[in-house]
Amino acid sequence: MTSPAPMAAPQPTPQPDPAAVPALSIDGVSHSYGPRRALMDVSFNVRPASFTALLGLNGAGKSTLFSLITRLFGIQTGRIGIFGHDISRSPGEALRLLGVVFQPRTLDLDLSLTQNLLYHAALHGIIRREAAARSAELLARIGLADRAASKVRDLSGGQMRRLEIARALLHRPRLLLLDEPTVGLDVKARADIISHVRQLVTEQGIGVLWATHLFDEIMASDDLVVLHQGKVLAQGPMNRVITEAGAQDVNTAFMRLTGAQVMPGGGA
Ligand SMILES: Nc1ncnc2c1ncn2[C@@H]1O[C@H](COP(=O)(O)OP(=O)(O)OP(=O)(O)O)[C@@H](O)[C@H]1O
Repeated sequence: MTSPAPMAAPQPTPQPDPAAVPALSIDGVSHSYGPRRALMDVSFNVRPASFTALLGLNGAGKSTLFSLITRLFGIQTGRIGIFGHDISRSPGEALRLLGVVFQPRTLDLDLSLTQNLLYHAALHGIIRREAAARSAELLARIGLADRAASKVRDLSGGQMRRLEIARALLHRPRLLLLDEPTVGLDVKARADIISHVRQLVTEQGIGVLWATHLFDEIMASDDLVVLHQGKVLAQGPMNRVITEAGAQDVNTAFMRLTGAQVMPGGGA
């Protein structure tokens, strides 16, 4: 008599590797303002705990893309996911993981720093005591603890930007979008903001999408997406984008890819 074949042990269901789920996935996104096409079949990912620079000239489509990711505009074509949550189908889960710093300033100038933060925390449903603790912690982190009760109107431009970043972090997002956050700031304030955001990536594992037209804000370790006239012309690790464009530096790569003239002073 032959003994029955041993039963195969049940195999565990493979679980997706959390690190493999992009912080942000943009998939085939197009957008038009009436007859004007602002984005054409745009696709790219932002990895968790990475800094991705979205490089483009004025009018490239960066703000339009941010408006779609934040659901200010409805998606016409394509799909956007935040840590695997489709922003159209599961907006609550998706937006909970997202922090945003828009290009125009959106602080209330006549409220104090703390009041601005508490107001925003309330919008996110964070209870008052927790909101006060997080606000104090974030103000200390951006070096403005001693200004907590000052009116925002009395801050410098760089301090206001730091406060906006703190506000965007109050609900502890895992993905942070910043739309040209250093525009109008002096060299020192720019450097402070860039280094603060880079620390968020390395120390807290936040995925960052940083829209800019300034080459000197991008580092060799960054991921780069070159957006031009609504189309992605190149994407990947910065060094690869430069090599594939047959260039030695990001300025020349950008010029070759877009045919644009690079402005003196390191800006596209
Ligand atoms: N509300 C609108 N109505 C019509 N066209 C628009 C509107 N907003 C943007 N556009 C057009 O869409 C294109 C992309 O603009 P967008 O503002 O997204 O670019 P950007 O890269 O953010 O540039 P900037 O840095 O100057 O804001 C441009 O041609 C712009 O003129």
